[in-house]
Amino acid sequence: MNLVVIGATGRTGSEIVAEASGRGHDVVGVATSADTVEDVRVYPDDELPRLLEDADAAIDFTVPAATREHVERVVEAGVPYVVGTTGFGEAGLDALRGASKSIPVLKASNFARGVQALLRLVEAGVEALPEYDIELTETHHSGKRDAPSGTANTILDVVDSAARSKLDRTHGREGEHKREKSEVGVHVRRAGTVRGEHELLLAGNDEVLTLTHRAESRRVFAAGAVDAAEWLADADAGWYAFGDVL
Ligand SMILES: NC(=O)C1=CN([C@@H]2O[C@H](COP(=O)(O)OP(=O)(O)OC[C@H]3O[C@@H](n4cnc5c(N)ncnc54)[C@H](OP(=O)(O)O)[C@@H]3O)[C@@H](O)[C@H]2O)C=CC1
Ligand SMILES: O=C(O)C1=N[C@H](C(=O)O)C[C@H](O)C1
Repeated sequence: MNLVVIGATGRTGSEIVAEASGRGHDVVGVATSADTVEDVRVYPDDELPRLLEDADAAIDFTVPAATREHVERVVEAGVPYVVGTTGFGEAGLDALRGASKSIPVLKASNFARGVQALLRLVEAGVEALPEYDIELTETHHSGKRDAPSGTANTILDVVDSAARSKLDRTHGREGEHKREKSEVGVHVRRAGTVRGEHELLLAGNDEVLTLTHRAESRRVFAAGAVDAAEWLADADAGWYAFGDVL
């Protein structure tokens, strides 16, 4: 498969280049300037339209503003598009959903298989313990820009759906403030090289249940993203999730 990896010089993009090359795919990279990663050539992003001409799929792990520009090029080329970038506002998400009317788009906030299992466990835990207080804590490396993480927002959406109400997302706590039953606490930590850890805590009835996922390397995201691209290359236009691949 001919694969364009956008964000190829990044922490995650460089792992995706290594994973896809290791599986025998023909890979080219795109970043803000020319480079080489794992013997794969990386081109500046104004060359993206030319590189997409021969592509079977594109994978984008950059920043929301860049992805919003890339999506237009990818639609023009009619190429299946895997998006791992997180931190979009509603307008960015609308642009991706709009693109999925003409090309296959698979967007996931987390390409680790274990997170798919975590989401099912979160749903089951919240449904089983409806009166319990819920607090979410996520920890990532100090270079991460967006907060809370995309995965944290996905978990919170699952919590709302399982609780059948939109809980008030309370970001950190300070000063005098009694916890309300309608709150879900959201706690963000940025430190060192932590690859990505998410913990949902449910507490009540003199007991505590915690559900935790920890990525131990970025290889797990890279493997999932390449699995998604291989699957999406044969898909019809539409909006897909990582769960569709598994
Ligand atoms: N869904 C998932 O499973 C995961 C998602 N992510 C998300 O992926 C994104 C990237 O994270 P991370 O790898 O840590 O980020 P990095 O900052 O390490 O890498 C960002 C990459 O994007 C490139 N880039 C930035 N702007 C442009 C542009 N306009 N055109 C082309 N390339 C551009 C950078 O190129 P240059 O260096 O040349 O500027 C670099 O290669 C984040 O949103 C993160 O949350 C991360 C891990 C897993
Ligand atoms: O930026 C990261 O590193 C990660 N970002 C994703 C997110 O925002 O959830 C996925 C993973 O946790 C790593």
